Amino acid sequence: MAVENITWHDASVTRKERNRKNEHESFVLWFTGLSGSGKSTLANAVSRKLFEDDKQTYVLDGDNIRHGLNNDLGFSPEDRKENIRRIGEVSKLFVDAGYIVSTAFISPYREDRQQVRQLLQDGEFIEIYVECSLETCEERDPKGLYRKARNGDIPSFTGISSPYEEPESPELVVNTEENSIEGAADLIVDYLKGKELL
Ligand SMILES: Nc1ncnc2c1ncn2[C@@H]1O[C@H](COP(=O)(O)OS(=O)(=O)O)[C@@H](OP(=O)(O)O)[C@H]1O
Ligand SMILES: Nc1ncnc2c1ncn2[C@@H]1O[C@H](COP(=O)(O)OP(=O)(O)O)[C@@H](O)[C@H]1O
Repeated sequence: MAVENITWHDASVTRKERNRKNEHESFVLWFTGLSGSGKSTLANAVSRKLFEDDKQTYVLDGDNIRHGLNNDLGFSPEDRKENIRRIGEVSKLFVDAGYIVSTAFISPYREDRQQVRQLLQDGEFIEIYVECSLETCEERDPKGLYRKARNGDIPSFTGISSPYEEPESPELVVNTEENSIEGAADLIVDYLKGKELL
């Protein structure tokens, strides 16, 4: 959509100044994976660790955002695309505000994730594939949604009747069948330390 008659205003406090004050970089940890794979659990576990280490941190979670900002969107491919586009824009604002933002959205389409990556600067988009077999996700079924989907009560359910496109070259893959919650969160924090982002 064309942006006409709108002028960009530079902020009086820059991101660089915020980063310097916070004593850390700001970036996005983009958790992607099937429902029940552990995105939300891990995003929150990592955020807690970062918070306790005095970092500015915030979690954007699929279910919560769909209650508010994106409560006009469903689960068609077009709506999921718009969901991810908006979350990408919100994430970018958080990065500008100096935060390490963790997002927990299925974000099933590669193209949509790629668009968010392109929205951000190099190195600011850290894609974390929360790997977990459909079988295990279905066993966990923390919200009873797989059962409903199998019964035909939820159309276009990811992994059952709607696709999930695995990341081809994510920054990090964390398997939640092979790692405990704590172990997986540690892997992520270690990765960030290794990249000197913390
Ligand atoms: N049809 C269908 N498919 C997948 N998921 C569904 C569906 N209907 C409702 N839910 C619930 O919505 C959560 C996924 O929302 P997201 O915003 O992450 O989805 S997406 O990225 O736009 O695909 C998802 O949350 P998580 O389990 O945390 O992934 C489900 O609880
Ligand atoms: N290693 C693990 N990592 C993350 N979650 C795990 C793990 N093992 C078991 N779980 C459980 O699996 C469920 C994952 O749910 P959730 O974090 O809401 O997933 P998602 O956000 O991907 O839908 C939670 O009930 C969590 O306690």
